[in-house]
Amino acid sequence: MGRRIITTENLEEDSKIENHLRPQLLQDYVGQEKTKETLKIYIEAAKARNEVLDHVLFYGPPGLGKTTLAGIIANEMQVNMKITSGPAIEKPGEMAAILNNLQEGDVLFVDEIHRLNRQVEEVLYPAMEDYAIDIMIGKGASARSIRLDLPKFTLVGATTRAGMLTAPLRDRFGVVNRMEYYTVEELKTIILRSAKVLEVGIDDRGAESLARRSRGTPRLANRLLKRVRDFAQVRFDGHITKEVADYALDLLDVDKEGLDQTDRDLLLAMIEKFGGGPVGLDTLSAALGEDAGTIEDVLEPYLLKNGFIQRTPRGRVVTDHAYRHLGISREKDEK
Ligand SMILES: Nc1ncnc2c1ncn2[C@@H]1O[C@H](COP(=O)(O)OP(=O)(O)OP(=O)(O)O)[C@@H](O)[C@H]1O
Ligand SMILES: [Mg+2]
Repeated sequence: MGRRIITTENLEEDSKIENHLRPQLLQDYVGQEKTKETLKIYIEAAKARNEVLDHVLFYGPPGLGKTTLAGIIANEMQVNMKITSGPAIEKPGEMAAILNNLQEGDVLFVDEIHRLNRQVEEVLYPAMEDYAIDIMIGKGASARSIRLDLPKFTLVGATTRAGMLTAPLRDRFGVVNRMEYYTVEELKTIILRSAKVLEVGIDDRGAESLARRSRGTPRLANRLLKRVRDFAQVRFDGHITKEVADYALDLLDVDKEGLDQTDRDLLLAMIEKFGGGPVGLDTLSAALGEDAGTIEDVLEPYLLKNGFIQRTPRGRVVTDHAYRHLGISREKDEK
């Protein structure tokens, strides 16, 4: 896949502004009302009882604010956060060392937690359940395991692929939250807040236009804001109006429903090569030369949510809405 501006993955250019734009407290975090409400209650209860917070899992598409929420939990609990990720830890001993170095109450954030390997994951079981790790001493017949107590801590896990978590791991999270796409209103609020932080002038309709094209995703909203700011500075008077936003986003190839060329290519392939479907994920993956997991977790959720495609038992189908959006008429007799 070529570099797409609309990609929800974390790009190098994002990390520069992301930390700057991340809300630090629950009250500044826009949207995800259900998740926020639950967390608020658990955090208050844990603090009142002077206990550590139960382990928390966030799952959902990239860029919806999982990492941000992990940081907020640590801030609200007034503890430190250690950050690691599934693919970064190769050996059980590395995980044991990380756990052993935590302070009482700390948040351990494990990003991409579905990518932990089996042995490393097994270290987490007693750690999460009993705040302990089992260490093997000696070899052969004289080998025995001793149990080492750990400080009490909160594991916050994030994954884009909840389906790939093993049951024993998933079951050890007391709080499981699904991240939802944001509404245009919520994105607008985020954009206006980010614009203030970045000291960019933007009016209400400019923010709304950006919000509509942000694929329900705060990371994209911030990225588009940054790109459009450049256009506003170079081609206009620096202020982002609807006219400026639309002009820039058209040039950037992000359409009115937030689809970019990659989304349209996916829909077009389904229409042109498979008569609009049904087509299976693997077939589609082969036809597009795109990883099936990426199609399923990154491209499809937004298209499904907004009614461009549907899942049926026989595979994916392109909807009438998508045909209309692309300006293609459906050839009924082909099916
Ligand atoms: N609710 C929110 N309110 C304001 N800004 C937000 C919110 N959620 C996310 N953001 C912004 O979006 C950016 C991306 O969020 P974050 O890194 O938390 O996403 P993520 O879900 O962890 O993504 P990934 O799955 O790629 O790790 C952050 O810079 C943050 O500023
Ligand atoms: Mg993240």
